[in-house]
Amino acid sequence: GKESYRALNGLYVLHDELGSGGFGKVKLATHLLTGQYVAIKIIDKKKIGNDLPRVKTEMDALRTLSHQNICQLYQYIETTEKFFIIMEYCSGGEMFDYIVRKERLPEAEARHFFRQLVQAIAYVHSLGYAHRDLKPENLLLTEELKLKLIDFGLCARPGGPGLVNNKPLDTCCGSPAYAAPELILGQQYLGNRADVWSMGVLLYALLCGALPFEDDNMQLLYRKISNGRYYEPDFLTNSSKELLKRMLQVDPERRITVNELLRHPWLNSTYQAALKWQTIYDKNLVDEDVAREMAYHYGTQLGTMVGKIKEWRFDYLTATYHLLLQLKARGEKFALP
Ligand SMILES: CN(C)C[C@H]1CC[C@H](N2C(=O)N(C)Cc3cnc4ccc(-c5cc(Cl)c(O)c(Cl)c5)nc4c32)CC1
Repeated sequence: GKESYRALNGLYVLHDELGSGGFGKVKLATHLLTGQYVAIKIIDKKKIGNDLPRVKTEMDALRTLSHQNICQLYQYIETTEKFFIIMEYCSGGEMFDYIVRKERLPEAEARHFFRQLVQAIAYVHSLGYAHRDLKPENLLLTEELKLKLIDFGLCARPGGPGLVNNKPLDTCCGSPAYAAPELILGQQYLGNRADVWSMGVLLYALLCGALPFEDDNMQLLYRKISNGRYYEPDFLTNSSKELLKRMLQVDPERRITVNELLRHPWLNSTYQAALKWQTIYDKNLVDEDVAREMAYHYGTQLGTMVGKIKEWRFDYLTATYHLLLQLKARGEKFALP
């Protein structure tokens, strides 16, 4: 109810709901100090019950992962009844809707998005995580059509059981259509390899506007996935077909790895710059213009403010810093009242 949103008073104003899921709901909101939109994922502790570990998993991942193609965590607030996860708002909506609207994407446009997904996943894997629930609904777009990866509720933590895991269905409870054969067969699997398979399904969806493996009957769907045979429309170029074949390898040992993917000619053909998969954000580097504006507003020395920002406490100060940095990156003036 309204009373438990007291934790947001004076900090954020809530607007309409963006969507919901088993976890709770995501609402559009305004960060009052900067006037910028944010997305707030509101989780009711009573309603998620034994799914609490999944929330903690996502929180840990979001706190650690900071990358130009991952939805940025700004702040989180925990009250006795709820979690409020304040994140970057992606006004371009879901990649899924974008593909449906355009039916399928020309190779060059598919490449534009797929490169960003590979960058995000190469970064996630470099920190020992695996996403494990890659699908178009978990890829959002900004107004500049930049891709942002979301929903780390099923991700595998570094060194945790998730990286080599023989838990069958429950961890891929999302949508089996994107799940790797070894995952749905409940075998031992490597999260990284399973992510590559899901990216192959995603690339097929971008290029073909359909899924490679589809059947209303779950058993027949599993049969198709574990056979790994799919229809190749003739509008696919040979290089697209070759890449899809390397990604949709049923045997995870024969499947292309993310590192090979980063160098694959299909990804780099029309681009001079090699894929910059590392994060552009450096936790030890605080933007001085932004810190100066904040120091002025809060009435502190610049050095003091830089020190406070570097604590990365994911409080209102962290949220303000990220939002001002975003305004600066967009070339907009960023003045605090
Ligand atoms: C289908 N899912 C299980 C939930 C759905 C909820 C709405 C959300 N959304 C949308 O569906 N728009 C259409 C707008 C939109 C805009 N900005 C967003 C920013 C962040 C997130 C977000 C949501 C969740 Cl559940 C996360 O875990 C993370 Cl890390 C991030 N969702 C956003 C979002 C997409 C996902």
